[in-house]
Amino acid sequence: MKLDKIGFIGLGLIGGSIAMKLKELHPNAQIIATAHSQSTIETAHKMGIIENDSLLSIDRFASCDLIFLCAPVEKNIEYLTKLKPVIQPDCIITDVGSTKATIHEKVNELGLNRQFIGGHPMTGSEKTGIAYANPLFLENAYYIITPTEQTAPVHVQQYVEMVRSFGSIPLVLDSQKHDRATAAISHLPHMIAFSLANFVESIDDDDEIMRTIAAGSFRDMTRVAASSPAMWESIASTNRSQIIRLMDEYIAFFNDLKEKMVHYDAKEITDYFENAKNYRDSLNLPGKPGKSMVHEIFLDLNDEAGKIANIATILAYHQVNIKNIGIIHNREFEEGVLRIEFYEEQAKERAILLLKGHNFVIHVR
Ligand SMILES: NC(=O)C1=CN([C@@H]2O[C@H](COP(=O)(O)OP(=O)(O)OC[C@H]3O[C@@H](n4cnc5c(N)ncnc54)[C@H](O)[C@@H]3O)[C@@H](O)[C@H]2O)C=CC1
Ligand SMILES: O=C(O)C(=O)Cc1ccc(O)cc1
Repeated sequence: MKLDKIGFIGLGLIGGSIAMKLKELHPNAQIIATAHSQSTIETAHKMGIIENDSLLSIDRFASCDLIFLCAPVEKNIEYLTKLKPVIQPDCIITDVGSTKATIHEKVNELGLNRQFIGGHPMTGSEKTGIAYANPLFLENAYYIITPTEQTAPVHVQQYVEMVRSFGSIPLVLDSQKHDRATAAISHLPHMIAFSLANFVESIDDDDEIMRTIAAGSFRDMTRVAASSPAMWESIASTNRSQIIRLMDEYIAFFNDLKEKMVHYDAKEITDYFENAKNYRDSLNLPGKPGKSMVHEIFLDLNDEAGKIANIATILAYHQVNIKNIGIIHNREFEEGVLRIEFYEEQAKERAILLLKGHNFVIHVR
């Protein structure tokens, strides 16, 4: 798989993050992109990520070695039809869409099986657009790869290596298994968040007391309800049956909890919460593949100007070298969390002591 010329169709949070990482890893590669709006392309061009400074027609992707489809899922699917008559026989098309079975069906229908490898980085956030793109998103995240039955094994291997070079953890799955798993750990939680946000809005008083005092748990539970409606409509539409099936199961499960509340047995309720706590805590246990290679900490950051410079100065003064530093807008913590990565575990431990000494709140996963 050559990487001399790489094309992006859609260049927002995810496409932008991957393009930035590829530019960092392959500074001589020619990267071109098109998107929905001219301003996205201008921004990416000014950032030095892509060659072109205006929107491109599809024929401009003819000589690409690799094309990333990074628009909402159904748009990605539409682009397959447009790309088929344009691309070279050795071009590989990949995507980053959150659902996989529907795009694989289209690939099959168009006879593009040899040239398609599905991809899904299990990272990101509720934010949209290139302004929030950050190659750090890819680090240490699972990156699911869904080859077709006709993808050449050598291409799968090269794709796996590329994903590793992003700092991500490759995981090869078939598209059906992917959609079942992501329906449970991503699509259902988003449905719950959308409905919870709408539910509380619908029962709030005229003086909006609930909206006013909404804090911790409500904000945590509904963070992803702030995600792009267009992107999520496309995900809902292309994994509808799996999501509906899980919604049915979940409603029954939730009803079961309601029954426990009606009959109320303190021990039974405590056990229920205990089991949930144990499962949630287990998500953070160390020893995930690749995890031990990354020496990172996360800090709560408020909006105070100069905080990052302050942290960098403390560490530099004590000769603790930083490998990577950046704001991360995703899953685990609420807002404006700073991620700092170190070259070795010792440096990380020393940084924790130093920064705690300066009253910073540190999180370690
Ligand atoms: N947001 C997230 O955390 C994650 C999203 N994904 C998937 O990545 C894909 C992109 O999502 P984000 O980057 O978050 O969205 P985004 O909204 O930040 O970016 C979408 C990009 O697609 C472009 N676009 C929209 N319609 C287009 C069209 N007709 N032609 C060309 N470009 C078009 C937009 O201009 C924008 O550049 C989606 O398929 C989504 O399912 C995958 C993993 C995580
Ligand atoms: O913001 C979050 O917590 C997310 O869950 C982001 C996300 C959205 C869509 C995906 O397919 C994968 C990850």
